[in-house]
Amino acid sequence: MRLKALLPLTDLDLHFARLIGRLAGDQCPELLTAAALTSHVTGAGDVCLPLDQWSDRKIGDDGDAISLPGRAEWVTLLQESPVVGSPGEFKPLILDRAGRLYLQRYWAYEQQLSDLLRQRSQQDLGGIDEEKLQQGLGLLFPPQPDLVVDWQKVAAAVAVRKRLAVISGGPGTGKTSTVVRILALLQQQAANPLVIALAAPTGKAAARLQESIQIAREQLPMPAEVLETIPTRATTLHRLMGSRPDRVQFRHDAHNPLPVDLLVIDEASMVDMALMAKVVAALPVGARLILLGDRNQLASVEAGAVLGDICGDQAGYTVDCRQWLERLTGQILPDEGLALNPLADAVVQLRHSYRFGGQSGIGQLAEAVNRGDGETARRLLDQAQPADVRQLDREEEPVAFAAGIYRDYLQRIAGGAAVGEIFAAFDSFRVLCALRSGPAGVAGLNQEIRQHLEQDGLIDRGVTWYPGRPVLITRNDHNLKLYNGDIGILLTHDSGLLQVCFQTADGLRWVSPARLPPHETAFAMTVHKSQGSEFDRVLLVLPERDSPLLSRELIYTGLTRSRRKFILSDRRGMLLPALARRTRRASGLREKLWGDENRGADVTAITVER
Ligand SMILES: Nc1ncnc2c1ncn2[C@@H]1O[C@H](COP(=O)(O)OP(=O)(O)OP(=O)(O)O)[C@@H](O)[C@H]1O
Repeated sequence: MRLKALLPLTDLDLHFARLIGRLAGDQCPELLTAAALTSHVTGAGDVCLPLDQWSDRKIGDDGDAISLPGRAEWVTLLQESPVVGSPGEFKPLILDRAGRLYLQRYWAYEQQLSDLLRQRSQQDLGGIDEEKLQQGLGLLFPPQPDLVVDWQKVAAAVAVRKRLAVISGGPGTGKTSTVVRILALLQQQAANPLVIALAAPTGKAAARLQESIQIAREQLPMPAEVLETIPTRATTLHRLMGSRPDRVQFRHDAHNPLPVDLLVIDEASMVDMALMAKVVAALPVGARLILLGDRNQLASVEAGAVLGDICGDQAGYTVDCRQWLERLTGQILPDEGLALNPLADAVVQLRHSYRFGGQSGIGQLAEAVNRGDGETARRLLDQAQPADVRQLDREEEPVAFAAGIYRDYLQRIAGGAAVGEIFAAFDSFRVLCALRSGPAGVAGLNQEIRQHLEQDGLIDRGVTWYPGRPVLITRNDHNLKLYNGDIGILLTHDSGLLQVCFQTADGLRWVSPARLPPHETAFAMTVHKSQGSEFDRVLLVLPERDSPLLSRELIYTGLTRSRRKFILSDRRGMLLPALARRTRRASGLREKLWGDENRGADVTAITVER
């Protein structure tokens, strides 16, 4: 297939196209191309192949280019094929009316998820003790004179009224603090304590959720009997769902639902379409679902941009809901228009960052990045004003800068620091890259940082496993309970052996380096892999050449991993092209949830760096 020479198609894409050709008994190039491309874009993050965007396109250089068919011709050919069905049919490929071509499985996930979310959002829960709720809201969300609207209070009221609540907000906007208060309010309303599960897509994110929930719970002005009903343990979604080695299906599904009355999912932007569909299907019909996340962040590594699609372009509430929210929260909501879709009543955007006030550079930079306002972003970084954001000078080597910080980390290990202190030192700083390969990619930077540290005599030359080597797991190992994204550090175990130590919610785990699943050094990591983590200081290194992977969402996600200081290395001026580019995943979920008004949104498929 010539397409293979022009696009990075995988063996799987080609196998799939051949299979489709065999099943159809037809080697029609338009069909095979559509099949290979659908498999390809799904592997790269899109849920479907939007024919509108691919038809009439030329792929490759002039001499060796392939021209894709026009839309009408392509649609007709596909509709005539026995392997392409309409929505609802059981065929390997599904073509919908808007010209989106899906793998059957992904069409089914999307349809199931949208049906279940719409059902949930349509129900307003009755039986609310409004007097009790009003009192609780007043107690847990006291007036804040500097805020026009306390959106946390609105989010809490929404989450009591609806079976589905989606709370989106940037870093430090109080998503976790708010959800703890919501849990207290719901327990106060419940005749019998609700069974609550707290989950996140990765182990790291689950550990952070657990820690934040514990801190926030201690600060609640609530009687002990209510506090006791708020869980303090969080788990990964895979563990909650009962993942089984080498099986695609989880233990829990619609026939064996999760034993919960309420499920809270943090870092929901990282949850892909397939996983979200399975989790929502496994929720009992009567259970509540609360999604927390930041819709401006990068989407999940696997296909879909579920949180962004669920939030849609929501602005304002339906008349009934708005009146109810104003009455219960005692606030006048701004005039953002009136919604007709009940899903709008389930979505709240938190807008005030308690971590990054108006004076914070990180906060101001995050807003500018989200707006795509390159001029303001440049000014903040060039002037290093406020001082929590800055840019390295052209002569400042990012690697030398990073090695200077890791030097202190390795010296602590050599000095016999305790494991907790070592992890805290490592987690206080991270180098983040946009790309995996190339001079400013993860592999190159890790190599160069190591060389600097060797020159300082802190790492022995030629030794693979040196004390302090941080490793990032890149593939799940269910037997060892190590998961993609987990980070360990090679340290001396009490037995005297060098082992890789992992900090888990259940304490330290030590694993022999020989037993580790696939892994890589983690002085530098991709922004994608850093999702769900935060560090005091972040150095974001942009590549020397523009790439379709450089996007506004990527810069925003890298920036918002930093708690105290953000440093950018951008030697070739890639920030502005990045801010001008938005990543939109192709999917039909937004339209299924929100209706036709979003049809044909500017969807530009972008390959995801894994
Ligand atoms: N209403 C509030 N009043 C005062 N401080 C608050 C309020 N809400 C949150 N905070 C504080 O802001 C900080 C961030 O809150 P929290 O961790 O809940 O935010 P988050 O959105 O979950 O953050 P992230 O996901 O970025 O870590 C915490 O120190 C918290 O105590």
